[in-house]
Parts: sequence; C-alpha cells; structure tokens
Amino acid sequence: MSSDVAIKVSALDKCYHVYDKPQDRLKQSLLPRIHRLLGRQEKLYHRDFWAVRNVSFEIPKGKTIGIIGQNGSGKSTLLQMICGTLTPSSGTIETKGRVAALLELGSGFNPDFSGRDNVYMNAALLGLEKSEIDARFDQIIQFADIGKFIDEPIKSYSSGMMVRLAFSVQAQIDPDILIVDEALSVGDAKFQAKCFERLRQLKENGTSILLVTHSSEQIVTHCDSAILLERGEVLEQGDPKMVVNRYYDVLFGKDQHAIAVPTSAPTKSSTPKSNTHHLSVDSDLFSARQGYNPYEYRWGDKSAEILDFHTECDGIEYPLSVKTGKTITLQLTVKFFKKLINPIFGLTVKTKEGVTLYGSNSELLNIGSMREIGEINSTVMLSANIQANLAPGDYFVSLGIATRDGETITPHDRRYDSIHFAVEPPEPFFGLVQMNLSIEHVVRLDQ
Ligand SMILES: Nc1ncnc2c1ncn2[C@@H]1O[C@H](COP(=O)(O)OP(=O)(O)OP(=O)(O)O)[C@@H](O)[C@H]1O
Repeated sequence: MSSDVAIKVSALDKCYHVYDKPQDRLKQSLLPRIHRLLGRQEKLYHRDFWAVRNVSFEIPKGKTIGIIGQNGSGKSTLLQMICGTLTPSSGTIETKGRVAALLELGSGFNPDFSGRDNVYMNAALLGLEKSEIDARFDQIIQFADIGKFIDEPIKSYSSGMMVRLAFSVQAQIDPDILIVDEALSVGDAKFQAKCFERLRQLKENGTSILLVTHSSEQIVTHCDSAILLERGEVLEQGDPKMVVNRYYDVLFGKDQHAIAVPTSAPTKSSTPKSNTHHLSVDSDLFSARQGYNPYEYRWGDKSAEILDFHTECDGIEYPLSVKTGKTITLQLTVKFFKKLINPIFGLTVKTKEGVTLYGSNSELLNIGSMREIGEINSTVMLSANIQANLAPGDYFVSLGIATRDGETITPHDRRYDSIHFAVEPPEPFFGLVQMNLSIEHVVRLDQ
C-alpha cells in the first residue's frame, strides 16, 4: 500500500449462511460429514446471503470518505470488518496507524462502570498509556460536557450522553483513522455541530475519516468523496454530489421507473396569449435558456416533461445574478404525455456544494389549481416566486413534477440543479442566509 493511503480495501466479501428453518442449521453441521462417510453427494441446507460483495476502495491520508446506502445495504458490516470486529469471507483490508471507531452506541463501554472508568478503559483499548490518558482526560470530559454524570455508572446515561462520551474519547486521542457510524445522529444539533468542527480539525491534522450516514447533506458537506452501497455492492463511487444524486435514484425509484423517452426535436412553438414570455408549449427548449446548467441531473418516467422556463428579477429577464433579498419570478411550461391525477410541482434551492437550503412543493403549499391540471397532451404554465434571502454565492434550482399514490411518489420529470443563479449582496454579511440583522440602539450607559 502506498504511503499516502490510510485504508485500502480490496475485493471484500462477507457471506452469511441463511437457514430457512432452525433444524436446517443442525442438518448442515451433521449431515455433510455423514454423506461424506457414505460417499454420497453433499447437500446444502443453507442459502448464501452476501451482505458485502466485492467492495474495493482506498482512503488517502487526511481525506474524508462518506458511505451512504439504504437500510440493510451493508454499511455496518463493511465498517465492522474494517474495525476488525467481523471477519471477512474473503478480500483484504490494510490500515495504517491508530484506528478509532465510533460504532454501535455504547459498544466498548461497560454499563456498570462510571464514565470516568470507561474513558480510561476505552482509551487503553485504543493503545494509550495511563499517562497519555491523564493528559487528555480534562479535554475529553470537557468535550463530552456531561457534568457530574462522569462519575455515574454508564447504565444511567441517556443515549445522547453515551454518544457524547464515546465521541469525545475517540476524537481526543488523535487517531490516524477515525470511523464514525450513524452514531452521531443520536446527539442533539448543537453537539453534532461541535463534532463536525472536531472532525474538521482532525482532518486538518491528517486524520483520515470514514463517515457512514443516511444524510446526503453530511456527505456533500463533509466528504471528499463518497461510496453508495446497494445490496452489499458498490453502486457508485466518486464525487459526493454525483453519489448523492444516485442515492436519490435508488431511494425514489429512478431505477424502477425510468423509461427512455426519445427527446423530440425542437419545433416551432405556438404561444397562447397568457404565455407572455413565449415559453415553449410542445418542445424542450429548457436547455437553450440563459442560466440553464448543462450539468443538470435529469430523470423521471417522462409521463410529463418540464419543457421551458423563464426567470425575471427587478425587470431583468434571465438574470445571471440577483441582489440579496430580491424576488425571482420563475415561469415554466409542463407538458403531460399521460393523464396524471393531482400532479405535484416541487422546487429546491441548493448551494453549489449540494446543501439544500430550501425546498417546497404544491402539495405542501396546498395549491388547489394543481388539482385541475394533468390532462393528456395538455401543456400548462406555472408561475412561482422565490425570495433570494441568501448570502452572496452560487445557487442551483431543482424542479420536479411528480404524482403521489398513497406513500408512493412517482417522479415524472426531475431536473436537479437545472438553473443556476448567483447572489450579490447589497450590504456585506457572512453565513448562508440573509436574516436582516438590524442594530437598533447603541447607547452609552456610563454617563
Ligand atoms: N449475522 C447475520 N446473518 C445474516 N444476515 C446478516 C447478519 N448480519 C447482518 N445481516 C444482513 O446483512 C445485510 C447488511 O446489514 P448491515 O447492518 O451491514 O446494513 P446497513 O447498511 O448498516 O443497514 P442500516 O442502515 O439499517 O444500519 C442486511 O440485510 C442484514 O440483514
């Protein structure tokens, strides 16, 4: 393994034997030997279940890799093998340096011992001498911030307190590799922010981090690259935004619903009167408009298509940038190729890093007129306004048309990150959102 790689996983497999009936397990342990003795052909009483199959990746030193996937996709199995608490069926794992892991909540803690004793035991397991633990102890309890509970037995802790202490120990021992499973989602928002700040510091100091999460936001915000697991296999690997988009496909059904629909060649559009901006009503002119992002990610079953859009702000059409706080008017045309009942129109605004800042849809806003559209071969125009209460920067708008049948949402046309706009400030501030701080009084009180 090259010196700038912290973890190298090659062709890793974990196969479980699954028995349909409990007695099959007994048969499997006894009968093959008897069959062998009798010279008969062996019969298998189990099925193979591949929890992890042929997984390979490398984590360079000082990088953060995110692992995302649906429940049961093999994330925990993979982490347990990397941590050495589970033996792979085949494949190899190479790690360099001290590995700290925050896996299942409270694992590694003895419930009858106090927090203080557990800190010492835990840190000793991670290879620290008593003097090294003494030197870090104050830092650890300060970070965990669980007050007098440090001298209470762990069994009296809430799950949030347990994760605070566990994270503190793992993060304060300056590991070379830190593995964090879903555990952080247990802590409250303030503690999570503190943990991510600590992860940032560790990364700056060269720690390589493997972060498992269901949160696409955490993947795009904190990871240098990502891996999408599905049924134990790597479905996508690389740029976090691309991996997260693919994860949405898996979650919301592109893989089940996608039907290739030939894109019709642009034809001359007829424009009804109300369509003052001459938006296309029958062919896809979306990509010809200023502000269109050629790297949009588009999918859906194409029962309806978003054909065209128009933006306006302060009297400027298709503005490339708008001032903080200004209202952007968006119009778009949608054509229905099938009859759709109660179509839902949705809009999301994201940062260029992929963090969702705002999202809503016609169902959440209870827009009654949406219930009157959806006739086959009809085209509708939607008008919407959004206020750019945003910090200066680059933003992307995602649009979508879907329908709902109970809990199931069928995406017909999703155009992720399809429109780009920049925000420029009227007055300087920092952060993501304009919250209009006004300083009302500044009065000297000592005179
Ligand atoms: N001992 C076992 N015997 C058989 N199957 C197992 C065993 N342990 C785990 N599995 C199966 O392996 C698959 C992967 O499980 P794993 O816990 O790694 O998924 P995960 O992605 O971490 O899920 P979650 O997001 O719900 O934590 C699951 O289908 C699970 O049922």
